[in-house]
Amino acid sequence: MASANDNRVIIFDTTLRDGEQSPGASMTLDEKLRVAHALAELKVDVIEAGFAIASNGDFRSVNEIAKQIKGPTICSLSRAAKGDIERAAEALEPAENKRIHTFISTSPLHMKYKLQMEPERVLEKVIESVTLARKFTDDVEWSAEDGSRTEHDFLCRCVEAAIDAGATTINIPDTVGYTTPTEYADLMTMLFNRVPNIDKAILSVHCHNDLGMAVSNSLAAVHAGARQIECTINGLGERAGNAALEEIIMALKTRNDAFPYETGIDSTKIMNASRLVSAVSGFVVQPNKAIVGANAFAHESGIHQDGFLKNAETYEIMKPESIGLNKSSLVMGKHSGRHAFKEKLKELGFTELGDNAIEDAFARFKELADKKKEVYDDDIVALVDDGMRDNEHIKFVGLTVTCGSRGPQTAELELTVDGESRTAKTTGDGPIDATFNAIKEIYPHDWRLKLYQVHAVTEGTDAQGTVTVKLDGEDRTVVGNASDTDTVVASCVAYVTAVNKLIEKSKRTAPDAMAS
Ligand SMILES: CC(=O)SCCNC(=O)CCNC(=O)[C@H](O)C(C)(C)COP(=O)(O)OP(=O)(O)OC[C@H]1O[C@@H](n2cnc3c(N)ncnc32)[C@H](O)[C@@H]1OP(=O)(O)O
Ligand SMILES: CC(C)C(=O)C(=O)O
Repeated sequence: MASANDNRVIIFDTTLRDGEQSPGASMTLDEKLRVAHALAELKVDVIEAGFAIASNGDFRSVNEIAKQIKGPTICSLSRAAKGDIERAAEALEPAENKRIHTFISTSPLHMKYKLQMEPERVLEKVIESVTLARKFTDDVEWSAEDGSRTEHDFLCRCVEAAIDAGATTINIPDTVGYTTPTEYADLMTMLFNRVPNIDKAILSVHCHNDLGMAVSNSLAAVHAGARQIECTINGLGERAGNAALEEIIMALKTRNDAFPYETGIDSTKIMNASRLVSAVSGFVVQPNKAIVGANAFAHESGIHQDGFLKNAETYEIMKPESIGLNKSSLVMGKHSGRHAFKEKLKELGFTELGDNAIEDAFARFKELADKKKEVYDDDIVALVDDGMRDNEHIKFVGLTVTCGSRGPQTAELELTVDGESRTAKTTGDGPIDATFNAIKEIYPHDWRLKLYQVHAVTEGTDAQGTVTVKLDGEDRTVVGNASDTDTVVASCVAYVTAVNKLIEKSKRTAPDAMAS
């Protein structure tokens, strides 16, 4: 067992218990098992698999995890109640290593209003619950719910009694996310100084994020001697959540000079666990979330991109590989500069462009970036292809569509093909299909539509729609983009643009093979 003198910090993951308490984050048995496997791969020390008494479903999840997951200790939560503890013990029975986690509130507010118990009765409950739990396992954790708002004298008495009754881990939760780093560290120091048998247990912390200080509070407590941190993937948990496991681990790893502690975690499995928890809980990770947010390793500003390309450490304090990401990303947008643009062109296979072509494409890229939030790779391919286009064979003249639920959807289209006006009136499965059929009637071809995508560029009902059309030619795929407040017109022009590119390509490679 680690002691306060060791540098090893135990990572107790409670994604499947406190994390699941987030309104709307309930997980099925199968989902919990997948998360438990991911946590085992991450090499957490303890998995709090649920609250066995809560429901038959929770019992089954704890029980299945206890059967299937090897490596971490499996834990179930229980109130200071006989039925809870016995149910937890039953669910945990098949586990290789099992822990019963029993808790009761110790703060004046919780004891008076919630439990409606006198402090002396609470103290008796502490002793009874830990004693009973020890009948089922040597590994018993006791928590003082609302510990950070508990009177110190009473907290010391409860902690001492819990250890005497056999608790091997003592957890002091900041249940409502109220404490501060200094105050919480002082609380740990106070316990080390005043509880005579404190060296017989590991001191643990469980911090909520109501004031955004869960990770800082946890780390401050470790500085003061706590050696177990309770945390969750993506910071999932009651209200504003718990301390985020990924933030704790990467803080310990990246700033090991400031936090000279070790864990058993394989940080390269963080991204995998984060994506899985997000998918099964339905809680999307905010893009700017530390460590696992989509932007945590992405750069859009030209000055940052330039620095990053010269030396990644200029703007990255961690390597993406250290959390299991392949690489950082350069996001192209209106803040990007020429260095990043050239790098992107290289990545997209445009290796032979001259300086003028690059400058020209960069100017058009900036124009587009002013209209769109993000410029995708396909947009850049289209920009460069546009610049290489020397002749527009087909030009858009006008379009009328009828659509709605009542009649056939039709398109009446006029295009010019090499200067000559041509019209078609066609039907289709919706106005877009009818329009594309009209283009095919005016300019027959076998090229296949590979992608059709509409992006709203601006907000509101008069939003500009940008349409991307990808057409597969015989030996080349081209992209056509167009914007218009009328999405059907934008679709038509985007398709015509792609057709023009394929005509131009086929003309360059085999002038006689052109469709007419
Ligand atoms: C800080 C935390 O995260 S604590 C964990 C919170 N998680 C959960 O509550 C999720 C699972 N909970 C549940 O499924 C249910 O609340 C159950 C099954 C535990 C209990 O359900 P019910 O019997 O219907 O009681 P209910 O939830 O309405 O009320 C809780 C009761 O437990 C008592 N209680 C609360 N904590 C404790 C405790 N640690 N030890 C003993 N009793 C407790 C309350 O005082 C209340 O008792 P009362 O019925 O005599 O007034
Ligand atoms: C039961 C305890 C550990 C808890 O979840 C809390 O106090 O937040």
